[in-house]
Amino acid sequence: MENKKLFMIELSQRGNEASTHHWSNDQITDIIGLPHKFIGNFYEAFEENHDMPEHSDKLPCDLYEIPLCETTKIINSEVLSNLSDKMVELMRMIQEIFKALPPKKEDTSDVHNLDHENTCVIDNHNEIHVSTVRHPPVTPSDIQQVTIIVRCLFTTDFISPKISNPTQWSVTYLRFQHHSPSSDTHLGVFKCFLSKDGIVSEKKMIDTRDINTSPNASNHVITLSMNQNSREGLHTKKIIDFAMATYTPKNILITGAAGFIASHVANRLVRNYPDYKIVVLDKLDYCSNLKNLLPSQSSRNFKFVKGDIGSADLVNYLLITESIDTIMHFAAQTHVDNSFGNSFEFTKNNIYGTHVLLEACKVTGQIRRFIHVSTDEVYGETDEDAVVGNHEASQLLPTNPYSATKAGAEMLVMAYGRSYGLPVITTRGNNVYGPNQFPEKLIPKFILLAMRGKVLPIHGDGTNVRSYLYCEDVAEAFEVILHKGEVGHVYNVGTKKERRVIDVAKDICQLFSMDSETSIKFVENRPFNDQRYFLDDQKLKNLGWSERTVWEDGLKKTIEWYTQNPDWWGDVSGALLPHPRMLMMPGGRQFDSEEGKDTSYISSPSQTQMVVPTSKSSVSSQKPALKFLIYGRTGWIGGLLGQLCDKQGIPFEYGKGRLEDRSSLTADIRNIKPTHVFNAAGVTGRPNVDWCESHKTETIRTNVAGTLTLADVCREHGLLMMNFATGCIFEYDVGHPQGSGIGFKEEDKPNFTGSFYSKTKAMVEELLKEYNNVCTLRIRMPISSDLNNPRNFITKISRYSKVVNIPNSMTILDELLPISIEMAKRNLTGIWNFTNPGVVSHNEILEMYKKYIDPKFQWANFTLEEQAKVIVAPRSNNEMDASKLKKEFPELLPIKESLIKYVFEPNKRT
Ligand SMILES: O=c1ccn([C@@H]2O[C@H](COP(=O)(O)OP(=O)(O)O[C@H]3O[C@H](CO)[C@@H](O)[C@H](O)[C@H]3O)[C@@H](O)[C@H]2O)c(=O)[nH]1
Repeated sequence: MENKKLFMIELSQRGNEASTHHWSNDQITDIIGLPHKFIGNFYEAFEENHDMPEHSDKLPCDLYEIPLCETTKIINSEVLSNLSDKMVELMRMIQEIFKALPPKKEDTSDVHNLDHENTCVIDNHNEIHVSTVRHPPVTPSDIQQVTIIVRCLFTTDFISPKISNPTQWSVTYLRFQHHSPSSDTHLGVFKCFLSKDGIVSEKKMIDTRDINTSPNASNHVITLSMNQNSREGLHTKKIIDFAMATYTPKNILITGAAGFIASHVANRLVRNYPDYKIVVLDKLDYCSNLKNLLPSQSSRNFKFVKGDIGSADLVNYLLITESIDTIMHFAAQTHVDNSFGNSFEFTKNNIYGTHVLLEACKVTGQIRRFIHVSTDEVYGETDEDAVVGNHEASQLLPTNPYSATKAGAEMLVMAYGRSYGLPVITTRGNNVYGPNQFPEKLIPKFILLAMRGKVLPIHGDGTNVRSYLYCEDVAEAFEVILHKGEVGHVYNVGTKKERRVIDVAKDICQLFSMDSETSIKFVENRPFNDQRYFLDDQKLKNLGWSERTVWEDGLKKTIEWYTQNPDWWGDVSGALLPHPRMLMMPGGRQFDSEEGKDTSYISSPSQTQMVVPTSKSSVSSQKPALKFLIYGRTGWIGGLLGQLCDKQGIPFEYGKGRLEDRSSLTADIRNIKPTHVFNAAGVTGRPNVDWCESHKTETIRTNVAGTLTLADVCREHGLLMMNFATGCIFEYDVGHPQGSGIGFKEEDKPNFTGSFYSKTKAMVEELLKEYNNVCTLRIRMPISSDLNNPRNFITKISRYSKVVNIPNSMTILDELLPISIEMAKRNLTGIWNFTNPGVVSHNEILEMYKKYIDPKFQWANFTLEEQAKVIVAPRSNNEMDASKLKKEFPELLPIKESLIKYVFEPNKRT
């Protein structure tokens, strides 16, 4: 029990008698959950207010249908003596706030129930006495704090209490009434439903936005009342009127702060506001760098936490332990080029990550500002001839996967503002440049390329227009929005000064004394490239912000910084490619002059050579997003892959080169310009792997030297290689006994080297681990619906005169090959057990064969020892753990179900 046996208000169904009941220690039930529980004597502060039901039509109708409970008090000095320091501190804080409320105003006649003194006393026993607060004169900006106080008193204390005896607990509603001189406006209802297991299942925060935007925002009071169902019937009790105070951030959580923009914001706030605690959360993704936060590192008001916004536990923990009252949410996948590849990463980070943060705000109920950082890209492209910029109320029409996820995140933010009254502000910014930016973005990329004397690759014809703001100006904009931004509002952070990409390139060439004619190359455009973003920037200017840094100065400062810090980002060769991919960063190939002639470049800027249009009007001629290069045309899997691509409309070509001939592979890549390479080539031996025992050098040449060469060439070209490998590198052992259900995992060390084939496959797999551009798919005993194919495991065993009978993991190609394509689209890398979950034995398969295909079919079994006499090399038998694949593709069928669905049902003979 120790520190956990504390809580605040009892809700019981025992009627008025409960009001005088003092709980004993035994009755203080064990509460596990958030650390802060509040004890207070609210009952004595209650005031009967029978006028309230007249507003009942504004309340949800179910309010009156569910039995409500009595509210009472808990004052128990024994319990109080067990209060944690934090609790006492909280109570003192509340007392301070009450004391600080402004004095009674002379003319209060038009405001209800405001004749009580403003008191909140903690007595010698640490008991709290709260009296109704009389209404003070207030200003609109004062309102927020009271909301928080209310949450402090009521909602946070209702979060997840786990109560050991839940049967006494029921449902209650805490209702907020917003009084203004002219009207009573219903603000929000806390519906606290204590379920059987004692968990609060639902609650609703006040919609502070409504208060803020109210035309008569002065002289407002928030009334917290509670609907009660006592023996006398339903009535509403007013608990307290709250007055309002000004919002000042105290403990700010900045997400993504090791990234570019947020690092400037964090460093600025740490420097300018020593009284604010700045907690930064960053997962240190490829484009962030702790060095970006060096200026803050030794400051007392700064704290860095490495972690992912997608982790609800971490976020909840941080909000609570750091008493966060403000969130500035910058963390996101931001690079448009990447989003044309693995857009699921964008959905995961930008939408799901934001959702986790919002939910944490809802649950902890303590956030007074949630500043959500979005982008001008959510508006979609602006017409070239538009003279009026996108206003904050403009429609959102994102055009690329990145901006679509940002728009999606915005919708969630808006919804949490509306549904739960989370005080949200959204910003939509133009392009930003300056020190600390990862060089995948135009300006730092071109600076680094220029520093290395390389060509500057321009997407399309370079007429795309962007508006660039210097990072310090943007940091200042966030400082202004933090302090002056209005809750519920959106702010464009923009400049009217626009620049074509080609002009940016020319300016950089000029500052590096480079000849732009020879230093600029035109390359294929993005699948879609917004022509222009044009913002109406007036609203933020009205808050007093304006751009300070002119382009010429900003660019010079930026070049100076990159020149002085050439190695800030380490090996960024992958990012300097014309169209970088996330998987190539950091690291990747060197972009040298030889590769500068890469086929993705277009040698002259003539419009006719542009593959991709630069405006809305010519969408139809866009470059396909995918193109596969497949090795293994004559093989079974290579052939099936080609058929699948045809079916799915994915452009592909088979490689002409031989795996062990590097230059032929490079030529293939130059000619075909693939987005992904599939390796389904290799020798498996004819009629079976025994062939490899007598053809060892041929096996090494293709399976080892060839596969490694292809991986290396792909890496050099920034390409993902989907490599079909084998799971026949394991055999059952003591840690993974047959029938145990314990399968070999991706990270397990191969333990089967019985055949030369398997031995070399295990070696290659080990070496391929060094290549971060390779996705290894461990196939086992492949099966397809084509029962005539001699490579098909079913065909094989149905033709053998005798078969062993051992359960094994297997791969149903009809189900899994489409998954391999999806994995390529998702740019997945690393090792994957590429089998259906579970095992199936030879006999089980042959039973199915008999049932579905040939009722007369018969077979004979023999033992492994007997089998050994008719084969040259031993075979591997094992169970693979397919849970990693199943997690990525939850619809993946267990082996037996997959066999029936994909193989036997379609071949069923009636
Ligand atoms: O090697 C390159 C890289 C980029 N570009 C072009 O340069 C322009 C700017 O590209 P980039 O620097 O990648 O920025 P945007 O795609 O405009 O997106 C940036 O600016 C947005 C605000 O407009 C933010 O939301 C994004 O997160 C941020 O990446 C685009 O037309 C690109 O096609 C090239 O021509 N060559």
